[in-house]
Amino acid sequence: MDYISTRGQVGAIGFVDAVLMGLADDGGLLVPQHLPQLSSDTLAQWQKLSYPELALEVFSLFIGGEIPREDLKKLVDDSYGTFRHSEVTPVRRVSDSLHILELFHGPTFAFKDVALQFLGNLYSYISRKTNSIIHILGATSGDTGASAIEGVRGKEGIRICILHPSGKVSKVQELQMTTVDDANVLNLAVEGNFDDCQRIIKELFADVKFKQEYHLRAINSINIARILAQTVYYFYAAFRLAKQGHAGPVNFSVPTGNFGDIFAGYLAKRMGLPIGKLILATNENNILERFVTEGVYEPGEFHMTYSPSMDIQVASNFERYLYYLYGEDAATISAMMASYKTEGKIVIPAEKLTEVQKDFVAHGVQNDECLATIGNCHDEHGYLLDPHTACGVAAAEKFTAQGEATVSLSTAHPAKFNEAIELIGIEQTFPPQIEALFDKPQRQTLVGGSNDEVKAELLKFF
Ligand SMILES: N[C@@H](CCOP(=O)(O)O)C(=O)O
Repeated sequence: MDYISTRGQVGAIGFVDAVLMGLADDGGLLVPQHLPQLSSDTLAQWQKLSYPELALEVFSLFIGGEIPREDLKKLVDDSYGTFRHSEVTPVRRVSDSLHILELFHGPTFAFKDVALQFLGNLYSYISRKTNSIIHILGATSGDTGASAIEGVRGKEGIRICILHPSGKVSKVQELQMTTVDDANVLNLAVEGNFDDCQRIIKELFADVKFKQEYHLRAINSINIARILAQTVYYFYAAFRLAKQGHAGPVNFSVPTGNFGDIFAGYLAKRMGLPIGKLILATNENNILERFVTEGVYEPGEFHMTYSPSMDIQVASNFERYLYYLYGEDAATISAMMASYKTEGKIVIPAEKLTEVQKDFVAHGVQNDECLATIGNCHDEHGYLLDPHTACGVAAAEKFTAQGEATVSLSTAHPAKFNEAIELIGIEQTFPPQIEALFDKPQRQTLVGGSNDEVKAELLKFF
């Protein structure tokens, strides 16, 4: 399997090179040259597989023979062996109409672990095999950072620097990142918001000379390995529902800020998984909702919400979706992204919007609706949602028609977001791993929002 850029200026490269390149060198994003098409026989066989077995099959399609199957199997087993639940990503039937795909059973209690346990091990494997240095640079609105750090902390040949928006992540998210004392970890707290952090790292990656000289690698969902790993749980969840007797397509409701998680579902659908609607759930930072409903992609005013991981205006995977929407036409995408840079917005024509709406519906959940959904679900079913998952459940309630089945992705454990939970008077018991964080010293460096300041810190660290 080869990978190409959405902007057409990167020749076909293999999986390992695509992982190492992260952001495509022409400023676009890497995508598989061809998407595997799965037959109904293959899907039926995959239904019998455990999560790691299924992940091995999906990864094999995208990696080909580049990593020997035995090595890949070990990478997968090591990655999912760290999860606290034997099913890795179980589907919980909370009520007749509410199915929750619990993605928070990994080491940092967020869905990011599903891909980042694997990517951390993969980087370590590549570093050993090729004797190369891996310098990871990432941006987080809270969950990716902790998860990426956990995936590589203490690993030989790897250093990791994570930028987070100072004071704009939850207390537990901050502690998960900044209490790690391994010498290969650097946390930069940026004065600004997540979009500033993401812009800085994207600009540093776009400086190809700097990226190559300092071996900069990506762990955000601009890295195609992240997306591919996240497609697996869509298959797994749809198979669980089929086993429970649900015939026909399944809808997925996906809380998303960067369009990575929902794009993974879109790929699964294009590969042949019978998915009905992809329900895009977001918060008051509703650029993606406005795109799905009006066909206009234009960053708006930034809001701090109870779901801080989705406090994002510029969605880094959106370009990958546009690439498929425009028939994999790299020249068109290149021109669109150039015009977005000068105009600050993208407007698609009516026929394209109709195409978007065949696959997606969207709901931007306001803060009070988010809290009300958590409260209602707790009162009615005794199940505690985190605020991001609550946005997904609120959107699922809005769009699931009679007789349809919707799986809501639960992206994080509620203990990570107690600031919101305690507002509705619910007292939760923290898992011991989270409770223990409050006693540990923190380590982080405060920086302003300029590329030069970040670069200076990187040069000291790498
Ligand atoms: N919500 C994310 C933001 C980064 O997204 P990613 O999927 O591109 O890593 C976070 O929690 O950091």
